[in-house]
Amino acid sequence: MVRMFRFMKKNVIWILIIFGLLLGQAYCDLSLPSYTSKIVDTGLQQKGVEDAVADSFRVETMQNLLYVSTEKNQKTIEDGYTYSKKKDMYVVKDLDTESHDHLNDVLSKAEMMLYIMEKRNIPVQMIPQVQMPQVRKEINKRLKDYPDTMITQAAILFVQQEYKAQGVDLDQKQNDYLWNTGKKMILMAVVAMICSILVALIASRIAAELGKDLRNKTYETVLTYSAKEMNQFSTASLITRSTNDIQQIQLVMTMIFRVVLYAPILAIGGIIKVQQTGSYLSWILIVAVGVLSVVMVILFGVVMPKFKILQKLIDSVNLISREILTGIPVIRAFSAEKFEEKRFDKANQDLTKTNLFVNRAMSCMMPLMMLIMNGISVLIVYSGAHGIDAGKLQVGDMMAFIQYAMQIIIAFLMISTIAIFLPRANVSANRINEILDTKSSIKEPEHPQTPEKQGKLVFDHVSFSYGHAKEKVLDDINFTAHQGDTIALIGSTGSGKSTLVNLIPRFYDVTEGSILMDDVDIRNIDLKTLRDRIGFVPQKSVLFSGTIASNLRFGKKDALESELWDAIDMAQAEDFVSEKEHGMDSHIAQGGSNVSGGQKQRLAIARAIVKHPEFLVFDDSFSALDFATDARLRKALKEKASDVTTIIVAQRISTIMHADQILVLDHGKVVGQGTHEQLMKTCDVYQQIAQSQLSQEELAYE
Ligand SMILES: Nc1ncnc2c1ncn2[C@@H]1O[C@H](COP(=O)(O)OP(=O)(O)OP(=O)(O)O)[C@@H](O)[C@H]1O
Repeated sequence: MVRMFRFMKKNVIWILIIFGLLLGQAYCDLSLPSYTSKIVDTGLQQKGVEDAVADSFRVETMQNLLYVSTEKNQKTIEDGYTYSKKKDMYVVKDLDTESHDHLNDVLSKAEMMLYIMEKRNIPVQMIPQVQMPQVRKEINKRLKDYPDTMITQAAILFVQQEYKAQGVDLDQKQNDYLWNTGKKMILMAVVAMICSILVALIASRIAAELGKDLRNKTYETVLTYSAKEMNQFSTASLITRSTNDIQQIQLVMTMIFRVVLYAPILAIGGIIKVQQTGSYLSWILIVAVGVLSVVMVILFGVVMPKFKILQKLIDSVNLISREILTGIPVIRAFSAEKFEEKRFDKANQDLTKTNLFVNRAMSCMMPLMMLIMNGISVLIVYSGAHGIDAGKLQVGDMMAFIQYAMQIIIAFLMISTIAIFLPRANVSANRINEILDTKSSIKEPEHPQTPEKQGKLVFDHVSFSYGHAKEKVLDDINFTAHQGDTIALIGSTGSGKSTLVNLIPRFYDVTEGSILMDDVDIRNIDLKTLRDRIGFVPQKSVLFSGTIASNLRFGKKDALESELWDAIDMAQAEDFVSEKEHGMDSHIAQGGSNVSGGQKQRLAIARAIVKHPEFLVFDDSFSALDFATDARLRKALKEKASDVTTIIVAQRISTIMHADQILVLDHGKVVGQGTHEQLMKTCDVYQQIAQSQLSQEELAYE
């Protein structure tokens, strides 16, 4: 999966922007619980009074505060306030955070002392100044046993009383505070939402682009494959890989940007925030994270191996459905519908079973996580309530703690959700990498040569075996074709005829010996040059969707219409092309399914001729032609393409009996080589084929 990031180098800036936006989103999301805490603690409980630093103190209150404070603290208080003649009060100065916090500490203690004295009806000024240090010492000693929150609360009650005495409308102050905090909360939520939307937009864009690049890259790679690699991966698997697998990677990439990057930021941020609120509850989080981890490890241990199997099963469903869909006519003809249905059903059932297992296991995850989440909430409320009772914690802080805990758990949930997809995407990424890493066994020459066109083809002791098979499919083949020659290959099925012609355009490379084109080993000729010189008509004619003209121009984009008609004429396809309503522009359906087998063969032959190649290779390309058409076609070839060296694979002797040289293949070996007349005299195999085939009727067309 990591390798997939290689394809995103060009999007580094966007990825950094995503990271920045996620930091922004996390900042906003994590600040929301502290606002909740402020609304509950300061807004509702403290009537909008934030701390001991009141906006103003009456002169008398200021005197009392100074009276109970040490000299050092008196200085701090005096530095923090300035006397306003207009109001006849001491007004707080604009302080930086540090000075404000220090002033808050100093005032908290002084206000707490005054608050206690007031409650006990002890007039402050009645205590002689000399006794003050002793009183302070006494109170400080007692305060040690009280938690900080108690001191703060007492100070806040003192400030509230002070405001009341000043005639400040506390309800209004409370409302203002609630509104202001609420507005900040809304702002944070909106910013978080905007960040999240932007991340989603950018992430989908990057992922879609990655999908596009991967599809292009796999497609490009597959196009370079030789027949060997095509055999290695089945077509169905290649299709699954370039659709379903890339889709998986794309999906997970979006999630990586939206979730995988975000979850740790949220979790770490949450942990930091938790430390700032009620760290004595942290053990609950450790328990939660531990339980979550155990649940996840067990679940993934069970499910993970199934993901690999799942992808393979998708492959096999694709394989079977492709085979069935392309073979429908044969299935019908053999009434094999029931059998094929069963075959598909089995593959489908296997896929469904594994899918169900994985999904069922995964669907347990959500309720389990919810259970853990709710259990944690209960635990926090239970322990938090004790803390509140003991004055160690405020209600708002506990609420914030619950929210932070939830955020941390949600971060885990996010990671666990992505963990469902990650292994699948990993399998998919490996399958894509497999394609990208597989290099064609047909290598371009390092120092390509471009031989002068002479129409000469030599097979020099050529042997060939497929893959790692020891058995030779072709064994020591030797022949030389000169310009304009027609070399024919005949032999029983499986004797190696198609294999032999497939070696000429280097669909496979010879295992032993060499093939020379115009006196240069074809492995030393640039592949494009080599294939440009050959007009290849495969055993199974393939046409592409488009028009007749677009198919004919496949090998020569700029072929003139007259050239196309010439080729059509030579391929004996003129009748049926001109009979069509749109002639050359008639539509050809996918795979050439709207023309007959013989018409398809003739168009495939015409396509090869349009190229004006140096060599024409017909791999059993006349099989669907009737005898008369076959004869006319060969006659036309002889007349109009007399300088083209032709290699013909055929089943019918009538097709090849006039060839300059006939090779009779049997089990990959040449068992007869010569002209028809020579072979009729010398080669048993040839004689047998000839006697079984040649009738007066066929010969009549020759
Ligand atoms: N892709 C392949 N992998 C492995 N073996 C193969 C492959 N293609 C063909 N063969 C084997 O090679 C041998 C020669 O096959 P080839 O298709 O060349 O015969 P052929 O003479 O053209 O037969 P036909 O007249 O039926 O087309 C056969 O035994 C076949 O099973």
